[in-house]
Amino acid sequence: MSQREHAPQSVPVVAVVLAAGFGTRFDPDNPKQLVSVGGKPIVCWSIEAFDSNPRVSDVIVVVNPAVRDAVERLVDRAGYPKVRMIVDGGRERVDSTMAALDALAAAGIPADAKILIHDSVRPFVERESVDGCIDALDEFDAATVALASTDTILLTQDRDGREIVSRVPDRPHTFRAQTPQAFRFATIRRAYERAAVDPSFHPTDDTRVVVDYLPATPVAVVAGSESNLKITTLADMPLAERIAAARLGEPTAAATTAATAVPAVPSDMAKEEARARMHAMLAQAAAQLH
Ligand SMILES: Nc1ccn([C@@H]2O[C@H](COP(=O)(O)OP(=O)(O)OP(=O)(O)O)[C@@H](O)[C@H]2O)c(=O)n1
Ligand SMILES: C[C@](O)(CO)[C@H](O)COP(=O)(O)O
Repeated sequence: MSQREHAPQSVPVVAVVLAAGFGTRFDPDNPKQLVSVGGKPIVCWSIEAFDSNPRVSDVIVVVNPAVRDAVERLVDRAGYPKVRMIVDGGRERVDSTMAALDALAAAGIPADAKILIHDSVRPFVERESVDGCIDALDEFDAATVALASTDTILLTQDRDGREIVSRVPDRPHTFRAQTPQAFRFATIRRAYERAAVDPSFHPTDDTRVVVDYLPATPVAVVAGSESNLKITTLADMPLAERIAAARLGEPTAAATTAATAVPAVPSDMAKEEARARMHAMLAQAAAQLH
């Protein structure tokens, strides 16, 4: 189905942009969600990915005290028409999601609203992934963007301080979680209510909350992309700049590299060649830091 053929949504489609993190692995003195990539703050790229999508009805942004004023100014200046609330998050990512869910409940959001929860530090989420989540919720109560793993994944267990491989899942069934992660409001609310009474509750994403606390609820996988990068450390910045340049259509050498290296590998490309190209690109990105 083309973008123009998407059915109109009969329920609110609410994007929750999580920007309340402390960026300790990036630079705690320089909140990464405010850092500019391609001349635009990372949080703005993420807000725009949803604000500009005609199928998304509302956007809420979750912040911490260190970034609130700056995010408010950015939102005011840009005049994003769908940003309804800027709410305070919490200590961990799940606390920030919970704060957003509480704010949505207080606002009287219907149980069947579609909620798309997104890391603000994934600024280049593809339109197809966002639409894929919205569509998946017509069939499932939960869905997550994820990227098929090109590496073999090892599941391990601790044995006397040494990680020991306990299982090697079949690679076609292994994926790297990305965001957005999408849920009917009642589903994610119920999962969080159950999780909240568990003292050992420290998941790093919202899908895990549903998988662990509502095990009978299937979570559908929606195709992600290599460019839906999570900016975690400073080492991610050169690649982020390349992706931004490609998005902005800048005909630079860097953009040309990104345009050929970042999108999904064509199926007829030899796996080894694709891997070598990716390694070369990452090495080049790392070298630029020095
Ligand atoms: N208490 C928190 C923690 C994280 N996040 C958000 O969740 C996403 C997770 O990405 P991550 O790289 O883990 O961000 P930080 O938590 O900021 O990074 P770090 O773990 O290095 O401190 C980010 O958009 C971040 O702003 C949040 O809203 N509230
Ligand atoms: C939600 C997430 O981005 C999916 O890849 C990831 O789990 C966030 O984890 P982090 O520990 O906050 O980096």
